[in-house]
Amino acid sequence: MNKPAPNTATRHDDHLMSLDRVHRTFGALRALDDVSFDIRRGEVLGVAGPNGAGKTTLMNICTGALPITSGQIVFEGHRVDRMPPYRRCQMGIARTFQIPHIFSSMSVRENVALGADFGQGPRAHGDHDTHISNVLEITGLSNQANAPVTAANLITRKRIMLAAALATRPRVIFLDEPMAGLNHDEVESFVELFRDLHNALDLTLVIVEHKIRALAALSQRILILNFGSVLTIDTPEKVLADKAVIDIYLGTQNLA
Ligand SMILES: Nc1ncnc2c1ncn2[C@@H]1O[C@H](COP(=O)(O)OP(=O)(O)OP(=O)(O)O)[C@@H](O)[C@H]1O
Repeated sequence: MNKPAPNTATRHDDHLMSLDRVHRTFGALRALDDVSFDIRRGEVLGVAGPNGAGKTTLMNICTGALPITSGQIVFEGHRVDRMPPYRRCQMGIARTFQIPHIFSSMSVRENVALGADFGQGPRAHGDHDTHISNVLEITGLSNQANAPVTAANLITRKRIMLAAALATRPRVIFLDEPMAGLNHDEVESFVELFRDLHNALDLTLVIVEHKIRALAALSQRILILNFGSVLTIDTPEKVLADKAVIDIYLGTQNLA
Protein backbone atom coordinates (compact mmCIF):
# COMPACT_ATOMS: atom_id res chain seq x y z
CA MET A 1 0.00 0.00 0.00
CA ASN A 2 1.36 3.44 -0.88
CA LYS A 3 1.28 5.79 2.06
CA PRO A 4 -0.37 9.16 1.41
CA ALA A 5 1.82 12.26 1.59
CA PRO A 6 2.15 13.69 5.12
CA ASN A 7 -0.02 16.68 5.88
CA THR A 8 2.80 18.78 7.33
CA ALA A 9 0.60 21.84 7.84
CA THR A 10 -1.27 20.14 10.70
CA ARG A 11 1.45 17.83 12.04
CA HIS A 12 2.46 18.11 15.68
CA ASP A 13 4.86 15.56 17.22
CA ASP A 14 2.94 15.32 20.48
CA HIS A 15 -0.32 14.71 18.61
CA LEU A 16 -1.09 11.23 17.34
CA MET A 17 -4.43 12.22 15.87
CA SER A 18 -6.16 15.57 15.33
CA LEU A 19 -9.75 16.44 14.52
CA ASP A 20 -10.21 19.84 12.93
CA ARG A 21 -13.67 21.47 12.61
CA VAL A 22 -15.35 18.09 12.16
CA HIS A 23 -19.08 17.99 11.47
CA ARG A 24 -21.30 14.93 11.07
CA THR A 25 -24.97 15.44 10.37
CA PHE A 26 -27.86 12.98 10.02
CA GLY A 27 -30.42 14.98 8.03
CA ALA A 28 -31.02 18.11 10.11
CA LEU A 29 -29.44 16.60 13.25
CA ARG A 30 -25.90 17.75 14.07
CA ALA A 31 -24.49 14.63 15.76
CA LEU A 32 -21.00 16.23 15.73
CA ASP A 33 -20.92 20.01 15.48
CA ASP A 34 -17.57 21.72 14.82
CA VAL A 35 -15.46 19.30 16.86
CA SER A 36 -11.73 20.07 17.14
CA PHE A 37 -9.28 18.43 19.53
CA ASP A 38 -6.00 16.49 19.55
CA ILE A 39 -5.32 13.00 20.86
CA ARG A 40 -1.87 13.03 22.44
CA ARG A 41 0.59 10.26 21.73
CA GLY A 42 0.54 7.69 24.55
CA GLU A 43 -2.32 9.18 26.56
CA VAL A 44 -5.48 7.58 27.89
CA LEU A 45 -8.23 9.96 26.80
CA GLY A 46 -11.64 9.39 28.37
CA VAL A 47 -14.78 10.48 26.50
CA ALA A 48 -18.08 10.98 28.32
CA GLY A 49 -21.30 12.94 28.05
CA PRO A 50 -25.08 12.54 28.16
CA ASN A 51 -26.97 10.00 26.03
CA GLY A 52 -27.10 11.14 22.43
CA ALA A 53 -24.15 13.55 22.85
CA GLY A 54 -22.32 12.03 19.87
CA LYS A 55 -19.79 9.69 21.56
CA THR A 56 -20.40 6.65 19.36
CA THR A 57 -20.54 8.87 16.29
CA LEU A 58 -17.12 10.22 17.31
CA MET A 59 -15.75 6.64 17.51
CA ASN A 60 -17.29 5.84 14.15
CA ILE A 61 -15.84 8.83 12.30
CA CYS A 62 -12.37 8.29 13.80
CA THR A 63 -12.24 4.61 12.88
CA GLY A 64 -13.95 4.90 9.49
CA ALA A 65 -17.35 3.28 10.11
CA LEU A 66 -18.96 6.63 9.18
CA PRO A 67 -17.73 9.40 6.87
CA ILE A 68 -17.58 12.96 8.17
CA THR A 69 -19.78 15.65 6.63
CA SER A 70 -16.98 18.26 6.73
CA GLY A 71 -13.69 19.02 8.46
CA GLN A 72 -10.61 16.83 8.58
CA ILE A 73 -9.02 14.05 10.61
CA VAL A 74 -5.22 13.68 10.60
CA PHE A 75 -3.41 10.61 11.98
CA GLU A 76 0.40 10.55 12.20
CA GLY A 77 0.49 13.44 9.73
CA HIS A 78 -1.81 11.78 7.16
CA ARG A 79 -5.38 12.73 6.24
CA VAL A 80 -7.46 9.64 7.09
CA ASP A 81 -11.03 10.95 6.96
CA ARG A 82 -11.70 9.51 3.50
CA MET A 83 -10.01 6.17 4.18
CA PRO A 84 -12.09 2.99 4.69
CA PRO A 85 -11.83 1.21 8.07
CA TYR A 86 -9.39 -1.49 6.88
CA ARG A 87 -6.85 1.11 5.74
CA ARG A 88 -7.14 3.04 8.99
CA CYS A 89 -6.68 -0.28 10.82
CA GLN A 90 -3.52 -1.01 8.83
CA MET A 91 -2.21 2.44 9.78
CA GLY A 92 -2.70 1.60 13.47
CA ILE A 93 -6.26 2.66 14.34
CA ALA A 94 -8.26 -0.12 16.07
CA ARG A 95 -11.56 -0.23 17.91
CA THR A 96 -13.76 -2.34 20.15
CA PHE A 97 -17.55 -2.24 20.46
CA GLN A 98 -19.98 -2.02 23.38
CA ILE A 99 -21.43 -5.42 22.41
CA PRO A 100 -18.59 -7.84 21.61
CA HIS A 101 -18.11 -8.41 17.87
CA ILE A 102 -16.53 -11.86 17.74
CA PHE A 103 -17.09 -15.13 15.88
CA SER A 104 -18.77 -17.69 18.14
CA SER A 105 -18.05 -20.61 15.83
CA MET A 106 -14.28 -20.06 16.15
CA SER A 107 -11.82 -20.62 18.98
CA VAL A 108 -10.41 -17.79 21.06
CA ARG A 109 -7.08 -18.05 19.22
CA GLU A 110 -8.75 -18.04 15.79
CA ASN A 111 -10.61 -14.85 16.66
CA VAL A 112 -7.37 -13.18 17.70
CA ALA A 113 -5.60 -14.48 14.56
CA LEU A 114 -8.28 -12.78 12.43
CA GLY A 115 -7.34 -9.49 14.08
CA ALA A 116 -3.68 -10.10 13.28
CA ASP A 117 -4.55 -10.84 9.63
CA PHE A 118 -6.77 -7.75 9.37
CA GLY A 119 -4.05 -5.49 10.74
CA GLN A 120 -1.42 -6.62 8.28
CA GLY A 121 -0.33 -4.15 5.65
CA PRO A 122 2.67 -1.86 5.51
CA ARG A 123 3.42 -2.70 9.16
CA ALA A 124 3.33 -6.50 8.68
CA HIS A 125 5.76 -8.26 11.02
CA GLY A 126 7.52 -11.63 11.01
CA ASP A 127 6.35 -14.07 13.65
CA HIS A 128 2.58 -14.24 13.47
CA ASP A 129 2.16 -17.13 15.97
CA THR A 130 4.40 -15.59 18.62
CA HIS A 131 2.56 -12.30 18.25
CA ILE A 132 -0.82 -13.99 18.76
CA SER A 133 0.51 -15.92 21.80
CA ASN A 134 1.83 -12.68 23.31
CA VAL A 135 -1.54 -10.97 22.84
CA LEU A 136 -3.36 -13.94 24.42
CA GLU A 137 -0.93 -13.79 27.35
CA ILE A 138 -1.29 -10.07 28.04
CA THR A 139 -5.10 -10.24 27.88
CA GLY A 140 -5.24 -13.25 30.23
CA LEU A 141 -6.59 -15.64 27.60
CA SER A 142 -3.68 -18.09 27.20
CA ASN A 143 -5.28 -20.89 29.19
CA GLN A 144 -8.40 -20.86 27.01
CA ALA A 145 -6.78 -20.18 23.64
CA ASN A 146 -8.15 -23.30 21.99
CA ALA A 147 -11.57 -23.23 23.63
CA PRO A 148 -14.59 -22.43 21.46
CA VAL A 149 -16.00 -18.95 22.06
CA THR A 150 -19.59 -20.27 22.30
CA ALA A 151 -19.60 -20.74 26.08
CA ALA A 152 -17.61 -17.60 26.97
CA ASN A 153 -19.20 -15.16 29.43
CA LEU A 154 -19.46 -11.40 28.79
CA ILE A 155 -16.12 -10.37 30.30
CA THR A 156 -14.29 -13.13 28.40
CA ARG A 157 -15.98 -12.02 25.16
CA LYS A 158 -14.82 -8.48 25.86
CA ARG A 159 -11.28 -9.76 26.46
CA ILE A 160 -11.35 -11.66 23.15
CA MET A 161 -12.54 -8.57 21.26
CA LEU A 162 -9.84 -6.50 22.93
CA ALA A 163 -7.23 -9.16 22.09
CA ALA A 164 -8.33 -9.17 18.44
CA ALA A 165 -7.95 -5.37 18.38
CA LEU A 166 -4.49 -5.62 19.98
CA ALA A 167 -3.49 -8.26 17.43
CA THR A 168 -3.84 -5.65 14.66
CA ARG A 169 -0.74 -3.94 16.20
CA PRO A 170 -2.55 -0.67 16.85
CA ARG A 171 -1.08 2.68 17.84
CA VAL A 172 -4.47 3.78 19.15
CA ILE A 173 -7.52 1.77 20.24
CA PHE A 174 -10.96 3.36 20.44
CA LEU A 175 -12.99 1.50 23.07
CA ASP A 176 -16.77 2.02 23.08
CA GLU A 177 -18.13 1.46 26.61
CA PRO A 178 -15.74 -1.40 27.48
CA MET A 179 -17.13 -1.67 31.03
CA ALA A 180 -20.84 -1.79 30.06
CA GLY A 181 -22.60 -4.74 31.67
CA LEU A 182 -19.70 -5.61 33.99
CA ASN A 183 -20.12 -5.89 37.77
CA HIS A 184 -17.96 -4.00 40.29
CA ASP A 185 -15.19 -6.63 40.51
CA GLU A 186 -15.10 -7.08 36.75
CA VAL A 187 -14.80 -3.30 36.26
CA GLU A 188 -11.83 -3.28 38.70
CA SER A 189 -10.16 -6.10 36.78
CA PHE A 190 -10.68 -4.27 33.46
CA VAL A 191 -9.23 -1.05 34.88
CA GLU A 192 -6.14 -3.07 35.91
CA LEU A 193 -5.98 -4.72 32.48
CA PHE A 194 -6.10 -1.36 30.66
CA ARG A 195 -3.43 0.04 33.00
CA ASP A 196 -1.19 -2.97 32.30
CA LEU A 197 -1.73 -2.70 28.54
CA HIS A 198 -1.07 1.01 28.56
CA ASN A 199 2.14 0.57 30.58
CA ALA A 200 3.44 -2.48 28.72
CA LEU A 201 2.71 -1.41 25.14
CA ASP A 202 3.31 1.85 23.31
CA LEU A 203 -0.42 2.46 23.13
CA THR A 204 -2.83 5.37 23.08
CA LEU A 205 -6.33 4.60 24.37
CA VAL A 206 -9.54 6.55 23.72
CA ILE A 207 -12.23 5.21 26.02
CA VAL A 208 -15.93 6.12 25.82
CA GLU A 209 -17.48 5.15 29.15
CA HIS A 210 -20.44 6.08 31.36
CA LYS A 211 -18.76 4.55 34.45
CA ILE A 212 -17.16 7.87 35.26
CA ARG A 213 -15.16 6.83 38.34
CA ALA A 214 -13.43 4.04 36.43
CA LEU A 215 -12.85 6.46 33.54
CA ALA A 216 -11.33 9.08 35.85
CA ALA A 217 -9.06 6.44 37.43
CA LEU A 218 -7.70 5.47 34.02
CA SER A 219 -7.54 8.70 32.03
CA GLN A 220 -4.98 11.50 31.83
CA ARG A 221 -7.67 13.71 30.27
CA ILE A 222 -11.43 13.51 29.88
CA LEU A 223 -13.35 15.06 26.99
CA ILE A 224 -17.02 15.85 27.63
CA LEU A 225 -19.33 15.96 24.61
CA ASN A 226 -22.70 17.69 24.79
CA PHE A 227 -25.12 17.99 21.85
CA GLY A 228 -22.30 17.07 19.46
CA SER A 229 -19.88 19.74 20.72
CA VAL A 230 -16.83 19.62 22.98
CA LEU A 231 -17.94 21.06 26.33
CA THR A 232 -14.49 20.65 27.90
CA ILE A 233 -11.30 18.58 27.67
CA ASP A 234 -9.05 18.59 30.74
CA THR A 235 -7.67 16.49 33.61
CA PRO A 236 -10.22 14.26 35.41
CA GLU A 237 -9.93 16.41 38.56
CA LYS A 238 -10.81 19.60 36.68
CA VAL A 239 -13.55 18.00 34.57
CA LEU A 240 -15.27 16.35 37.54
CA ALA A 241 -15.26 19.67 39.43
CA ASP A 242 -16.53 21.70 36.44
CA LYS A 243 -19.97 23.17 37.25
CA ALA A 244 -21.20 22.92 33.65
CA VAL A 245 -20.19 19.23 33.54
CA ILE A 246 -21.94 18.58 36.86
CA ASP A 247 -25.07 20.37 35.64
CA ILE A 248 -25.40 18.69 32.26
CA TYR A 249 -23.95 15.26 32.98
CA LEU A 250 -22.62 14.25 36.39
CA GLY A 251 -25.78 15.32 38.19
CA THR A 252 -27.66 12.65 36.24
CA GLN A 253 -25.04 9.91 36.73
CA ASN A 254 -24.90 7.32 39.47
CA LEU A 255 -21.47 8.02 40.98
CA ALA A 256 -21.66 5.24 43.58
N1 LIG B 1 -27.19 6.35 11.83
C1 LIG B 1 -27.86 7.36 12.40
N2 LIG B 1 -28.91 7.93 11.79
C2 LIG B 1 -29.60 8.96 12.36
N3 LIG B 1 -29.28 9.50 13.56
C3 LIG B 1 -28.24 8.96 14.22
C4 LIG B 1 -27.47 7.88 13.69
N4 LIG B 1 -26.49 7.57 14.57
C5 LIG B 1 -26.63 8.42 15.59
N5 LIG B 1 -27.68 9.25 15.39
C6 LIG B 1 -28.11 10.33 16.28
O1 LIG B 1 -26.98 11.13 16.54
C7 LIG B 1 -26.97 11.57 17.89
C8 LIG B 1 -25.68 11.09 18.56
O2 LIG B 1 -25.77 9.68 18.69
P1 LIG B 1 -24.60 8.82 19.35
O3 LIG B 1 -25.03 7.39 19.30
O4 LIG B 1 -23.32 9.18 18.73
O5 LIG B 1 -24.65 9.35 20.86
P2 LIG B 1 -23.96 8.75 22.15
O6 LIG B 1 -23.35 9.88 22.88
O7 LIG B 1 -23.06 7.62 21.78
O8 LIG B 1 -25.21 8.19 22.97
P3 LIG B 1 -25.30 6.98 24.06
O9 LIG B 1 -24.57 7.43 25.28
O10 LIG B 1 -26.78 6.87 24.30
O11 LIG B 1 -24.73 5.76 23.41
C9 LIG B 1 -28.24 11.02 18.54
O12 LIG B 1 -29.24 12.00 18.48
C10 LIG B 1 -28.59 9.84 17.64
O13 LIG B 1 -29.98 9.59 17.65
